[in-house]
Parts: sequence; structure tokens; C-alpha cells
Amino acid sequence: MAFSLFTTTSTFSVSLRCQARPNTSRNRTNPKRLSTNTNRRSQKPNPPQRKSGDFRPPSPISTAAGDTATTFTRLPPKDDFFLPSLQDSTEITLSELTIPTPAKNPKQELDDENVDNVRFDYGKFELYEVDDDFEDESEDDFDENDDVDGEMEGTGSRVFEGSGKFELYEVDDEFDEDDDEGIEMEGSTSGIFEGGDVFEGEGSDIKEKEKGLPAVMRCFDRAKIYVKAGDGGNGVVAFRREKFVPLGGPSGGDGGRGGNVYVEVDGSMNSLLPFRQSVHIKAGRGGHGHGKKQFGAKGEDVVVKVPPGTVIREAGEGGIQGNVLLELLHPGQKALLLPGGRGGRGNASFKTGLNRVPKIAENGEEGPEMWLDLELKLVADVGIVGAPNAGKSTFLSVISAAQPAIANYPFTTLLPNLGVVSFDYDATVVVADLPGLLEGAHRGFGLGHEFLRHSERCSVLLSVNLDDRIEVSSSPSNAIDFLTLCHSLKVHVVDGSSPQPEYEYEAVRLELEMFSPELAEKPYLVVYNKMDLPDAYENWKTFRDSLRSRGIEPFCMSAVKREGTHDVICAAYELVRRREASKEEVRRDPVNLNYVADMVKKQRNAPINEFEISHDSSSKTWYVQGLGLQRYMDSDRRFQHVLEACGVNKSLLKLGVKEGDTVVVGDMELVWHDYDSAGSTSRRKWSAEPSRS
Ligand SMILES: Nc1nc2c(ncn2[C@@H]2O[C@H](COP(=O)(O)OP(=O)(O)OP(=O)(O)O)[C@@H](O)[C@H]2O)c(=O)[nH]1
Ligand SMILES: [Mg+2]
Repeated sequence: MAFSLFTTTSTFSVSLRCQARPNTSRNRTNPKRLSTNTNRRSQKPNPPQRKSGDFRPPSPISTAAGDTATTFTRLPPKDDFFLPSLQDSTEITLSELTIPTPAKNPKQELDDENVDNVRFDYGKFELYEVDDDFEDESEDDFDENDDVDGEMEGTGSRVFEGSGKFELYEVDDEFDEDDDEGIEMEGSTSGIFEGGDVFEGEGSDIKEKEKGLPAVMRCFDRAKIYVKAGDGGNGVVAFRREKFVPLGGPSGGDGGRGGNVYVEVDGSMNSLLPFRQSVHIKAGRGGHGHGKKQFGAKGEDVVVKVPPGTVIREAGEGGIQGNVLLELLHPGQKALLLPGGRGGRGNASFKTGLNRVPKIAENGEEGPEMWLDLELKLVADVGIVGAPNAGKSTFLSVISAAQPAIANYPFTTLLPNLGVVSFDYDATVVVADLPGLLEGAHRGFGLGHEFLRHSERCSVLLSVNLDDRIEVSSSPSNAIDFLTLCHSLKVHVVDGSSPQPEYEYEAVRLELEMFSPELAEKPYLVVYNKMDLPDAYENWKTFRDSLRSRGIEPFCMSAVKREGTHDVICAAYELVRRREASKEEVRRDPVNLNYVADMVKKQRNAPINEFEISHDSSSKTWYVQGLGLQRYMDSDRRFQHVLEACGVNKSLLKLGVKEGDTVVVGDMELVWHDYDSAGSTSRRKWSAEPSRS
């Protein structure tokens, strides 16, 4: 009985990527075309020459002597600039409000078409290497079966090392991503340029809207990166050759292990912005072994620095989120994410009493690789929520040294502001002032989900009520996403001067609940603001009674006059402290941050005699699956011994394998031959056969 080796086709994803490249784009016909354009663009255009007869506008300011004076333009004050109608109107519903889009400059009325044009549309880009000798496509004999392994390495490492030549070209929109493994590169680059919206599982309309936001308004709180641990170096076959040392024996050293990929929390980071630039992160590969029993060098480790509050997931597909791998909250936390591949053994390691001249060596193990989705959730103890214009930023500016923008129009705050409130030497509370919430925030209205998500981590939410011109028709908008970032508390600020403060309070609350019931369950304080205004002062009692009837004791304050603010923040601190104390018990179990690496190691060390066999009778194929078996697939001869030793052959025979059946083990296809010649009863013979086309 014997297996004959059939094929050992490697199925690295990257190999496909390389194969499909020549057919992908029309630009392939002349890959240097865009680089030429780039050069051209870098040449400054000549300024238009004024002809003698050109109209020259009269100078707006002229001195008596007739000299032209310099003129300066000043922007109108903010109050005039944004939603001027608010100043006069008596009642406006929040649902009627829209966020000021940067493209919509009141001075430059743009129709919808123009607005679209103004948006930041970076298109899709793909990077590929340009061959120096590449002149004409007809001469390009691209052989798909070329050493793919080598190309894969070259492409990856050169991206980061800056060597080699790369060109940026635009990819056709109709380009079918499924046909080409280049998707990997493309996916990453679009991840760079389009921020997090690509990876969200939200409605397409929301994605559209986010694309329109300029970079400063988008939070860089999502990123998609590719990490790869280094491959192990190969072991070598070498023999000691020295004068006066006859038959020196095997001396091939082992390969070095590949570099590890670590993830570390860097307290000085507050966004995932750095991952716009570097998406592919690879650890170094281990050095190969050498003669004289010299071991290869270890591959260089890489440490991926992330801000506190980063959640790391396996990259999801088709809008489905992958599993959470790690949640890194505290500065200094460091996790081993992917361990480098083990170095292969050199022939010196195979020397035994029976085989004193081994001529085999192992290849290094491949380093594991994966795409990761990173998501940053701000870590604050207290989140301040409320309808727009309630006075949230004013409150933060009073209780901390933070200086957020404050103005009398909604959506002054577009990104959360963090402030640290110090009570004592070691007692501090981090407070996040979140953008205002509007009706529909839980569906992404306003700045919607982006902000709600961040509020999840706040311990306590403070809620500020407004009173003035704004009536909240039914719910909040922006801040909800950021609330996810606040640890344990929210302070709900209500504008006391709004016509119906209770209604506003209810609307914000409802929006929080609709976004996440967990979020709504977090402890919160309700603060009635703008008590210095007569309307607010009058409405206070009604508001208080209405909340008391529901078992909530609201606070009142005037943030502008700094009255009542101290009580609020002290109460918030007390709540945070209590919550932290209750959390201590939960934290007793130390979190194993290296469990991903442990899983990878476990898979590597899987015993070879654990395997499963399945049979497809229609194609007469047997499938053998076993993680441990795959370790030995580098050497054909040895692999067949392994199959024998670990009992795969016996099991197949028991199950009824027949002459000519195909046996698939991992990437290898083998053909089963019954070999039972007289005189060699127990010996099995293996013969290699040409691979199947
Ligand atoms: N009279 C009075 N006005 C206040 C008080 N607190 C805030 N304001 C005013 O209310 C307006 C809005 O204040 P902000 O702090 O920007 O409100 P916000 O809740 O942060 O608003 P958004 O960021 O747009 O959601 C500003 O003009 C403040 O001066 C207060 O206690 N009394
Ligand atoms: Mg604000």
C-alpha cells in the first residue's frame, strides 16, 4: 500500500492577489501614466499674464494720493453666521434643525450637486509595484506560478520600508473586487482614506452622510489594520568539514523564530489617527540557520500602540462584526497578539543513533496573520448629555480647566471634549462633554451613532436641561455615541429655559434607551440649567415635582454664574466612586491579555494523532483534517512517515480506502496505492507522481 504524492499547491491568499494583478485595471496598459501626471501636477502653472487691455477693478480703498491700500476681510460673528433665524424665532422643534455642513456656507449658496462636488472624495486607490523593466504589456509575461512566496514578502515589506517603486493609480468603480485578491490592499487603502465608515454595519445613507464630513469632523475612532507575525527562519542541512576532522557529522543550525506582534496601550494617544498612515504591520522574519550549528537570529517584534479604550475585533465581513479579541482600557497594558512562527530545525537536530547523517531540515513556521478592526471608545468617568444648547460645554468649562467652544446655537460641540476635575491629590474624574442629542440619534440622525457609542463607557451620565428657544420634540441626537465611552455615569443637563423642560428631558432619555438599554441603565444625574433666567426659575418647581414623582431628585444650577455646579460634580464623583468600588470585585479575576496568542500556540502544539477523516464517495476523496499534521507537510518523505506513524493509514484502511482514491490532507493531495508485493509484507513504499492539473 502506498500514497503517491500528488500536488503541494500552496494557497496563500497573497498569491492570488499577485496573479490577478495584470488584469485588474485599464491603467495596467500604461502603469506609468499617472506617475507622469503627478509629475506634471507638481510643476507650478504659470500665472496668467495680464494683457494690456484687461479690466482692472477699481481699488476699494484709495488714499488721497491715489495709492492702493491693503484690505482685510473679517468673518461675521458666529451668532450671525449660524442659523440666524434662531435668534428671533420663538419656538423651533429640534427635529427641524440640521447640523451645519461645512460645504453649506451661507455666503456661497450651493445647490445639491455642487455640495456633492465639494465633498472629500478620495476615490479608491491601490498600490502595486512597478517593474523597472516594464515597458509594454505585450512583453509582460506574467507567470502566475512564479515564486509567489517571494513576491508576497517583497510586496509587504517594501510597503513599509519604502524601497522598491510604487505607483498610485485609481481603480475603476466597476472593478470586481471578488475577482482579485488585490481587495486586501484595496480594502486597507480605502480604510485609510474613508475613515471608519467602510467598516460599519449601518445603513448606506448614513455612510453617504459620513463621507461628506471633512476629516476634522470625523472621529478617528475606527481603523482596520493588518497584522502579521514574522515567519520562522529555515533550518539548514550542513556538515562539519574541517581539516583533521573526518566525517564531522551534521552541523546545520535551526532557524530563528519570527517576530511577535504586541498591542500596547499608549496613554498619550487619543485617537486611531496614526492608523490612517500605516495599515500593514508586520513583524520581522527569523533568520535562517547556518552551518557550524549557528542558529538564525530572532525576527524583530512589533508593538502596535493604541489609545486607552480600544476594542480589538477580528475583522468582520459583509457588515457583520467580528469577535472581540481584546479590550484595552488602561495605559501600560500590553498583550501578545500573534506569536511569531517557530524556526525550522536544522539537520543537526535530527541526528539519532540510527540516522547519524540526516539530510533533512525543517522550514520555518509561517507567522499567523489577520485583519483587525480597531474601535476606540473614549474612556471617561462621566459623560454630559443633553439636547443641543443646554449648556453642557459651559458646565464642563466651569468644573474643569477644559475650554470647549461655547456659543448660543445648537451643535457648537461636534466632537467630545474631555476635562479632568480634580477633587484632591489623587481624586480626579474625567468628564466628557458630548455633542447635543437630537431626535433620531439612535438611528444615526445628527451626528448620531458616532457619539452614542462613546457614551457606553461613561460611568455616570449628567444630563443638562435647556429652556430657551428649543423644544425637544421627542428625542436626542449626537452625544449618544460618545456616551459609550464614559465609564459609569452620565449627567443629563436640561435647559431650564426651554418651553417644556420635562419634554426635553424625556426626549433625550428615550433616545438613550433606544440606542442601548444598557446605556440608559447607567446611573445618571439630572441637572436643570440656566436658573438665572426668569423663565427657567419659574419652571423649576414644576420640573422638580414632575421628576420627583418618578423618583428622581434633580439638581439645579446656573452654569454661567457658577452656582450649583459644585454640588453637581460632587454628587457625580460620589456616584463614580461607589461604582468603581463595586467594580473592584469583578476585576479580581486577572484578564489574560495573551489569550489570542495562547490559542495560536495551542493550535500549533496540537498532537498529530488527533485528526478527523471524512469521505466524499462521489469523487472518491478522503479528507484528513488535523492541526498537528500540518506541521509536517514541508517534507514529503517525512510527511508520509508521519501519516503512517500517527495512524492515518490504519484508519483509512479501516474505513475502506481503495486503490486510486484521492486523499486530501491540508493542501496536499495524494493518491492511495495498495502495495502488497510478496517478500515485503510490512514495508510500505511511497512514490511521487506528477501533480494533477
Ligand atoms: N443664561 C444662561 N445661559 C447659559 C447657561 N449655561 C449656558 N448658557 C448659554 O447657553 C448657550 C449654549 O451653551 P453651550 O455650553 O454651548 O451649550 P451646549 O449644550 O454645549 O450646546 P451644544 O454643544 O451645541 O450641544 C451659550 O450661549 C451659553 O452662554 C446658564 O446657566 N445661564
Ligand atoms: Mg457644547
